[in-house]
Amino acid sequence: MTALLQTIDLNKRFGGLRVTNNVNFELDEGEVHCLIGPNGAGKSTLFRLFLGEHSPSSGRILYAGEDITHLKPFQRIRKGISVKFQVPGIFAALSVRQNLTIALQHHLEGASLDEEIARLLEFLRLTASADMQAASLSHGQKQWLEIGMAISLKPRLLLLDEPTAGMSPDETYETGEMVRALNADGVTVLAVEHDMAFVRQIAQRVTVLHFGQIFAQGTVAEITANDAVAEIYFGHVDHDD
Ligand SMILES: Nc1ncnc2c1ncn2[C@@H]1O[C@H](COP(=O)(O)OP(=O)(O)OP(=O)(O)O)[C@@H](O)[C@H]1O
Repeated sequence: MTALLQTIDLNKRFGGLRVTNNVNFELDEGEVHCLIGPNGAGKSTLFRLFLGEHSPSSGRILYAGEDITHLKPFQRIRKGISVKFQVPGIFAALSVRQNLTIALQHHLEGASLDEEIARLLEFLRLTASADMQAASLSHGQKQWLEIGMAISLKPRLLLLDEPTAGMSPDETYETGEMVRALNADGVTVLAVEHDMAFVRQIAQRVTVLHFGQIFAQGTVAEITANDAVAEIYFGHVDHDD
């Protein structure tokens, strides 16, 4: 497998605090990978390093074999990296359709624009809400519209920061199905996530961060069976048997 995203001895310090600590991480092309870890483990910081919103204190970031360590966020987006953050990135006063039109209008026009909007609305389970103001969507639907904005550029790598935060179990499941469909279409996905049912639904591999370091890595089954991982989350290990 070729690594689509790779970090080499990546470090980020805020003053005396080392938040990313010598991280050597590889994301394979074509996989869905989840990044988990206790609060403050450094997950969001790592995401911001990937996106170019933070510059590393030392180390390198490679994307498709190219050194992108010093590229600006917009340059990384042009290379096919797209992100959905937790903070709202939609135009609340506009309709769902208008939001998607804004995201797509630089690439498509006329009939092909209409066709792509219809396809995205269907994919996002938002066809019936197309002409509603984005502000009046449910929390989960807003998240879906944001996913729609993030995938409108047809990214090669999609970064999702807690995509299911605040969602109902049904919405979370539907989001998982969206991620699986995107991945089946060839999109590589890296998601920061707390909901282990969602992680189980989507992830082929999981990386656990702890104090800014890679603490464990493996399949969902390996990670959930790992006593040391349970220990850092709960401070103790519960065995049913
Ligand atoms: N801009 C900053 N300046 C100083 N400290 C920061 C900054 N950003 C993050 N930190 C610190 O870095 C540590 C890791 O934060 P980060 O948000 O990356 O963790 P996280 O794993 O995403 O946590 P959570 O699960 O709570 O979102 C925390 O101690 C945080 O206070």
